[in-house]
Amino acid sequence: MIEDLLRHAASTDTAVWVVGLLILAFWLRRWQVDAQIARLGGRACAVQTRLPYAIDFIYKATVANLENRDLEFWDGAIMNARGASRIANPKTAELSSGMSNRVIVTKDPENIKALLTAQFEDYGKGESFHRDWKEFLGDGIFVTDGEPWARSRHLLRPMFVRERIVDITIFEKHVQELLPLLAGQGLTSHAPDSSPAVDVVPLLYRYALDAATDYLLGQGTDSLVNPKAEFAEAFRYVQQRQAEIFRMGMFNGLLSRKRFRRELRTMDNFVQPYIDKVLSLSPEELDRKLQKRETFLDALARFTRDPRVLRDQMYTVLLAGRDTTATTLSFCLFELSRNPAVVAQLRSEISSRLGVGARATPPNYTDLKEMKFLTAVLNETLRLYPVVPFNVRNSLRDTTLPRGGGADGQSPIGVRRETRIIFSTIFMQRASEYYDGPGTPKYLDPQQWLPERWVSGWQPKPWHFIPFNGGPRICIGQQFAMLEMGYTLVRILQEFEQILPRPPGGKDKVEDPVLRFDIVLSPGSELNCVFVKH
Ligand code: HEM
Repeated sequence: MIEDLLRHAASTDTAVWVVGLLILAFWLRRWQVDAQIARLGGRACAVQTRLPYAIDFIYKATVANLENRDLEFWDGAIMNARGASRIANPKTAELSSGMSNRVIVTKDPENIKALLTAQFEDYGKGESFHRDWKEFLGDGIFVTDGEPWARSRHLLRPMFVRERIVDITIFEKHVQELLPLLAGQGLTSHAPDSSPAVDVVPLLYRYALDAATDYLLGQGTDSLVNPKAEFAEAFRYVQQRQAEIFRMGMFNGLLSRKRFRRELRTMDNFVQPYIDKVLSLSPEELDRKLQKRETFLDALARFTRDPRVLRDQMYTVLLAGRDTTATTLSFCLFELSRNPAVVAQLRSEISSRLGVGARATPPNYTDLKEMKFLTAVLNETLRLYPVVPFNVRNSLRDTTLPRGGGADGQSPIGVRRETRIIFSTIFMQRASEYYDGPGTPKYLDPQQWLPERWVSGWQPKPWHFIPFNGGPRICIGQQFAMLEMGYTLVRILQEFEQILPRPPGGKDKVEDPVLRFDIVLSPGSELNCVFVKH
């Protein structure tokens, strides 16, 4: 009996000691981390959480994402952080969880500029990002840092030089398939005396996929003609699952990869024969082919004969180039439908240079470069709806960010290695403080889509408009994207005189588009338009 009591007392003592030591170790580690950060710089305002590991914050962020309230949520996180009320216009906050995890959120152009240029070597995608994306994109440009990234950039740069992108006739075939679908071909459920409304989003996604695969392989997926195309469906699923894997962070091992891998095999089976074919050509045969008509794959095969590298880089370019242009064009057409005066002005620019209707000629590279109002319309869309509204970097070593620390939020922030930084272009590009205010002669509401701001003397300050990012890692396909989107818009407006907005299903009036935040920004609601010919 006494022995039992003694044993019990001893085991209770041990348990108390173990718990006590664990708590001590936790606080010592916390203290060590705090000291490391203090040595490097200050701290930003702290986002308030109640539960360990910021579980409550992660839960609320996930719900906000599912309800498409990301903008409101992240803005609130910064504005309501502890200490933010003391700062004139808080732009940066931080979230600590566990012993040492820390995430910094910023919309400050000074910090974004440092991340992307001045301190480029200190920040990258990070090892965990590479690990999460490896099955899909391998060691492609999008997911690597340092030397492997530089090698990819060097390999891909020649694919996007002027001489290679100047021939834009590749888009014409796909535009010709798109135009009748915009006019409502194949739709039966509309009143016979009115033009049918079409949701432009799925059509532009299919258009951009067909154009991208044609450009890459010389063979489009033809998903405009056949919406159930196997590759298109596999690519859709792989992207969706990849976004989920990314969002789940350290818990992503819980997600099944079975279908993900099956669909990846479907994609590989589609692409592999093209890779085999190009690799079967001798360098001389390849050169002869390049003199006739070359695809992206042909050109890339001149620089590498490694089938895995060819596959990884092609998937990367497909991922980087497809949804981005499809999304931008979708928002752009929808905004045009709500702004008939802009349609008239753009059509007038197109008409005087290239004609409209039956006598229209397709634009060439120089036309697209020189059409100022067309560029204004695209820039305004990228300003209000930047395709990568939130982006992520990880610190690759102990370093700093220039602003957001200290009581006034103006001092540098200390950043330990492996700290995640979320930076937002959408907040920055929409912030009223960077525009002429109400009451001034040049006032144009920054929350509204108004392309005339770009042709009325307004210029964004450096680093205040960066839809393609900036610095060494700036979008390598920027020029190509602007040409593709410009060509598509011109051809659509040569065909149709008017675009009219229609409410999404279940609504009785046209509203602002719902913004869906996944890997890239996309419309979270139907964008219905009626395309009217002359
Ligand atoms: C509206 C169209 C587009 C937008 C707004 C856009 C935007 C961006 C942004 C913001 C990045 C930086 C991502 C990061 O570093 O985290 C990026 C990278 C990239 N983009 Fe684009 N992009 C567009 C179209 C395209 C097209 C059409 C292509 C190719 C055909 C392309 C190829 C790439 C590649 C390969 C990268 C990785 C560059 C690197 O890491 O060095 N993009 N893009």
